[in-house]
Amino acid sequence: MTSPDWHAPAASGRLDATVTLPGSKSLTNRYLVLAALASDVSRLRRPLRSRDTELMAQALRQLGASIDDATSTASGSPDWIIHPATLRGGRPVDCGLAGTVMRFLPPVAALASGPVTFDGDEHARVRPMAAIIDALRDLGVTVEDEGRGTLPFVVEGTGSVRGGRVVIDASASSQFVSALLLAGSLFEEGVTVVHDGKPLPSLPHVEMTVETLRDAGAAVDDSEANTWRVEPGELLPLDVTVEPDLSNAAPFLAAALAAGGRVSVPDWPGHTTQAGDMIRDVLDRMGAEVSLDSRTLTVAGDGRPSGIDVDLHDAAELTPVVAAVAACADGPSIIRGVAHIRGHETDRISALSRELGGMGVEVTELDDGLRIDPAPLRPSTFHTYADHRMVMAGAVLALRAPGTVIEDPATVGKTLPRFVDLWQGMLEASEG
Ligand SMILES: O=C(O)C1=C[C@@H](OP(=O)(O)O)[C@@H](O)[C@H](O)C1
Ligand SMILES: C=C(OP(=O)(O)O)C(=O)O
Repeated sequence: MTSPDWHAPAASGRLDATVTLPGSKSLTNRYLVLAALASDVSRLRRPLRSRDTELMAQALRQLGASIDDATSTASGSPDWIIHPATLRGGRPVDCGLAGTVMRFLPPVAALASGPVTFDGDEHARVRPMAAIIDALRDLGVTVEDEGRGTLPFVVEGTGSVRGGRVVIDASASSQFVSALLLAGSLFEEGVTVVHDGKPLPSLPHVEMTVETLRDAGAAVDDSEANTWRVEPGELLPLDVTVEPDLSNAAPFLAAALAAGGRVSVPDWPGHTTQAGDMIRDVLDRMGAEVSLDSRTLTVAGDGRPSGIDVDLHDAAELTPVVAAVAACADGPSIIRGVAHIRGHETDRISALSRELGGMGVEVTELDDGLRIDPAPLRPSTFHTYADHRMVMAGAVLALRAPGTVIEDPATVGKTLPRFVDLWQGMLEASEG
């Protein structure tokens, strides 16, 4: 079932707003997994509450953990208290469309006693999974997938995993590496993951996995390129505050450049492994003034972005928003290094090409990205393909194309259920 169309607002003047973003999806879901595997109770402060993180919490409950709300003093949203328990099988896991759930949890399920069935949305059933299924088999786990290499499948948990060295091709998603590392310290021999294939995408996300594992006391060796070693040992409980989601900040910051004006995002982390941090550099190169002052990031622009030739291999999830800004630019742009986003929530290269094309922009699909030749934008019905970041990209474009209608805006709830409210709030504050 899809949600009613959204008549996304056009900018009526310069933007002038401060937007506070909820927590990072990638951090929230890593902390949830580590907390469910830890030796004692953990507390997650300011976790993201969205479809992907609720699915992760629910899946971990299915595997035996208790995850409850606790009143937070510091933020509007409740903290999460995670009580680990002996992992049990027998109950299915719904992955929705969350890459982090479908990739991170099969190795956890292998540690449970009993079979665990994994399935998800229709769009999830075509996302690449073979690398993790094959890796688990190499590590001694039985997985029944009827030869599909995709969802649905059953992990036959036996309560323990031998572990050891495994060679995988993770060029379709960095999440395959992260998945094996997150559970690896509870494998009898720990785990050594070797990536062998085309360059690994979204590398900061693997660095995030390594850093969060170390926060939980794991011994991780990442000193050699494309090889990661997690020693066997217990994971310690966590008490952590989740950073704001910087990839979800991207459309708001991009708006300042695309429409002209200023947008600030508070609580920008001084040190982060979030790939979304790269939006600062990208918008700067597209002509924005970017400043970080007392942990508030401000982007100011004149509504005339410059074209860019950019490799987003490390921060592929920024592609839809960067493509939207590029469509408003004063010259052509090329986005490279993102071949694997054809396997994200939807085939993002083809979806962007079709939807930007529908607004009059000339788009050429490349093997590993997009070439974008801007033209005056005309309003359209912007289709979103169950992809939260297509909603965000459409909203940026609508600023410059009065009359744009965004189809199924609620799909943005995958990572930012309050997106439409925050977006309208940004425009209302600017009129202010
Ligand atoms: O581990 C993670 O939290 C993520 C890794 C990346 O996946 P890919 O490596 O498949 O791009 C990223 O795009 C995704 O949004 C989140
Ligand atoms: C690729 C993304 O998500 P997932 O975690 O489902 O892979 C994304 O958020 O852009």
